[in-house]
Amino acid sequence: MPQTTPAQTPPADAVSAQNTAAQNSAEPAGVRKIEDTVRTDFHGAMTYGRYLGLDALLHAQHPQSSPVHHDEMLFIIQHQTSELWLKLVLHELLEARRLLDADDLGKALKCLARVKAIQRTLTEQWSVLGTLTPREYAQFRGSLGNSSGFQSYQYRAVEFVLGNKHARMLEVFTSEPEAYDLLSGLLAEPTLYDAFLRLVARNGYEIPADVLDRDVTEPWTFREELVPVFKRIYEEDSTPWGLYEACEDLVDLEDNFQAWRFRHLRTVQRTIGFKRGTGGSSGVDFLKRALDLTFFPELYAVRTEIGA
Ligand code: HEM
Ligand SMILES: N[C@@H](CC(=O)c1ccccc1NC=O)C(=O)O
Repeated sequence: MPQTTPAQTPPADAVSAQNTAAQNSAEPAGVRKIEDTVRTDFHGAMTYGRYLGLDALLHAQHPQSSPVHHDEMLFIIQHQTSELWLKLVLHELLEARRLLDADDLGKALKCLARVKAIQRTLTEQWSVLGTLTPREYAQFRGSLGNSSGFQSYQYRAVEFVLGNKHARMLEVFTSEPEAYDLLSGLLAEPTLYDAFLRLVARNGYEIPADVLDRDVTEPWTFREELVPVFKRIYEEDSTPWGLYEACEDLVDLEDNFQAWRFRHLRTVQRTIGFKRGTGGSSGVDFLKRALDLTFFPELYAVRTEIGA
């Protein structure tokens, strides 16, 4: 004989509380009453959708495959969300640079903390694209033509602000005036690291003059003379805490950037193997070489010099 469990009887005070709630509500049990003060008529008023521009945002997904491949939506949204976060990364990095110029180190560090959190989100987001199988991608890859992430101007802008300047990258954007103007502007401006080193100099540390007035259109290259400066910052008890923290934030920023590059590389490898990229590069091999790029080499070199 199967055992039957006797029905649980709720305590009397719980029953009466439920009855009272039901009497006060016009909604059936299990339905949350919309409170009378909640506004529901939004003709001519600011709304959630209008404030956020959802009309444009949610109608900006245009799969190119025909018939439309189910998984192309994932591919598009993964890129669009990445671009939105990159927009905020750039916004925060430029503000951090402005605050460093204004000697407001504390507020600059706040911006960098936000950038670091976004980078972690961007890197974790690769796990969503990791659900796209090689075959699924192959089924709509042909619809992408020669488009490629290599043409992401916001990614390039972030690289420029962090010091990986590359004038020839502008060639990719001659047909996109907004992107071209942004990148040519950033190419000619000091990087976040330039702004930081100038602040360090204003704090009394010896930074060579030709570092401070270098040609900022050039990519950053290793400067040996900065290593002892960072050694002092790391080792002296008298170092202003903000300077030490800023150095560590820059290291975090570079580590996070490399983690993103690595996840991209591994996602590409598991999805297209060693095929050439749609943008024309060798693919995985080309992306591997990006892992050799470094933004703040002296902040890594100083580790070799630090003793007990
Ligand atoms: C299945 C997904 C993906 C594949 C197979 C892929 C593949 C590639 C390849 C082969 C390249 C080298 C350039 C080329 O020849 O096309 C590249 C570059 C790039 N991709 Fe992707 N990618 C994928 C997803 C993404 C996503 C989601 C983003 C996010 C924005 C992205 C951003 C970039 C960027 C910024 C570059 C330039 C990197 C550099 O210059 O070092 N990719 N991708
Ligand atoms: N380069 C990729 C294509 C690709 O991933 C892509 C194409 C259009 C828009 C964004 C892309 N993402 C990153 O490169 C490929 O070779 O499959």
